[in-house]
Amino acid sequence: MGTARQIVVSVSGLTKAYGATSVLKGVDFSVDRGEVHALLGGNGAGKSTMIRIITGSAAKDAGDIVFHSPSGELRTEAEGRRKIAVVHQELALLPHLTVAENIALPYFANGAALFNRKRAAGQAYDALAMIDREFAATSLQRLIGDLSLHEGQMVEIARALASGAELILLDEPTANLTAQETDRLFTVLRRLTRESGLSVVFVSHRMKEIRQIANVCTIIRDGRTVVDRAATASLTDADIIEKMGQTATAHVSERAAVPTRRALDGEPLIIKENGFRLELRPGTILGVAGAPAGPSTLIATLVGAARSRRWTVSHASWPDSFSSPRQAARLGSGFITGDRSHKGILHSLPIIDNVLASRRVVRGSKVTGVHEQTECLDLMQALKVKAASIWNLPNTLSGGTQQKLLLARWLGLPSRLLVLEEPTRGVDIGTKREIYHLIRQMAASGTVIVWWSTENAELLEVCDRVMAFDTEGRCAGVIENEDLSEDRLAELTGMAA
Ligand SMILES: Nc1ncnc2c1ncn2[C@@H]1O[C@H](COP(=O)(O)OP(=O)(O)OP(=O)(O)O)[C@@H](O)[C@H]1O
Repeated sequence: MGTARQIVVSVSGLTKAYGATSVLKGVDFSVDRGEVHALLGGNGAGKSTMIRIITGSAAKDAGDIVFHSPSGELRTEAEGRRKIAVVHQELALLPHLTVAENIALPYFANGAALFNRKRAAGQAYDALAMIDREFAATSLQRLIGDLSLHEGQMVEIARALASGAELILLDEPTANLTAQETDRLFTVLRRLTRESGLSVVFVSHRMKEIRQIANVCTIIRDGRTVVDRAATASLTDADIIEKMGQTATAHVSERAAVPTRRALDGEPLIIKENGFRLELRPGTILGVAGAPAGPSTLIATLVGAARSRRWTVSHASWPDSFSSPRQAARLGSGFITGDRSHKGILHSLPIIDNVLASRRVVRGSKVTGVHEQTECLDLMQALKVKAASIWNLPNTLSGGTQQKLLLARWLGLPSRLLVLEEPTRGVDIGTKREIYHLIRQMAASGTVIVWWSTENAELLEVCDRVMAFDTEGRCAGVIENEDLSEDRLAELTGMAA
């Protein structure tokens, strides 16, 4: 009560336009020492743009950014930025360097003269062990290029934690983390904010996590600050959704709006592993939960990318195994990768090619016809993708909007199976509801959906059955009906908090 604020950074009247598109229209934002501050807003609201400007990777048009030292003294922008670490939505690691070398990078950036291999390895171990001791013990000398997306995410977070930064900006950091890793990350953040006065800005669309970790929040809507430093506890979920301007979409009531779930006729898909057999009738939505090691081997088989024969998937009209992802797609097995940046988005091709990629593979077409432009616009409209032109590159879209491009690829494309890895990654609350609805509609038309997610609440909301993998990558069981609960999932995946 009445204690003076210790401001780390304050932003006022920030504006930014890309060409004719005005993205930030006068944003105010400030962060205090030792707080976890949730930065909230719908897809395309301007959160990442503001973060890029604060960290110096994009230039502002107008407005002020003021940094303070712990003693309250003013810092230059350059000095202030040296005390910031950022974890972007897309990983920023150097693939040809090792884990330890990547974690050491901020030391070079801050002017350290010599690279001391032993010291760097020690620091990298300490940082990684905060989140996963076993990974820390086995991975320091591995090349980043050999890591999975999930492992890369842990390295990126560890690098920020180890960088000695006074302010850490985390843009959707938990998207690829399991529930247990997220818990550990939150424990570390709470400790560092309490003990060393670290400040954290946390961008997320996961309401549960926001409430778990952030005591303060700011909401940006359409490039303007609509809530400035409110106590998170003082706002209900409905308040937050309303301030973000998503009331209409967030209330698409799944149960009411979704076609009635019923068993559909038709040949089932059969998934098998040594001694395990699961029959999936048309229209089933199967959730897959657990650390990625297990689900990834199953998913590779379902989409024609398997290197091992551990799993088989069979259907009356399919061969014993797919020879390639192209064959799988043509035979009706669709896939949305969780690795948006490396395996999903085609960065050098325009939005239209990104939206129509699967259709072209399935149909075997290569050239853009006029009818495709209409098709692309229809798909974008169905997912409310706003873009100045379908000929723009995808990097002119926000992260959540890029995710919608991946979803658009399979929307309305008749398929027997659709495999989804974390399909709502980075997608805002209103759009998530719409995506759940669209996926249910696809299931109602007979598609089997296999949905891997690290957000157990999402699996429980959408799926008929959930297949759980334990931390060793083994299938630990399939649960359904009244057995479906967060506790049961945590127990089977070995991730009870
Ligand atoms: N390089 C660019 N050129 C043109 N427009 C851009 C560029 N970068 C971002 N934008 C636009 O700026 C707006 C804000 O994007 P930004 O990434 O900041 O949103 P966000 O709030 O972080 O969204 P999300 O939750 O989806 O990550 C979007 O409409 C986006 O299309």
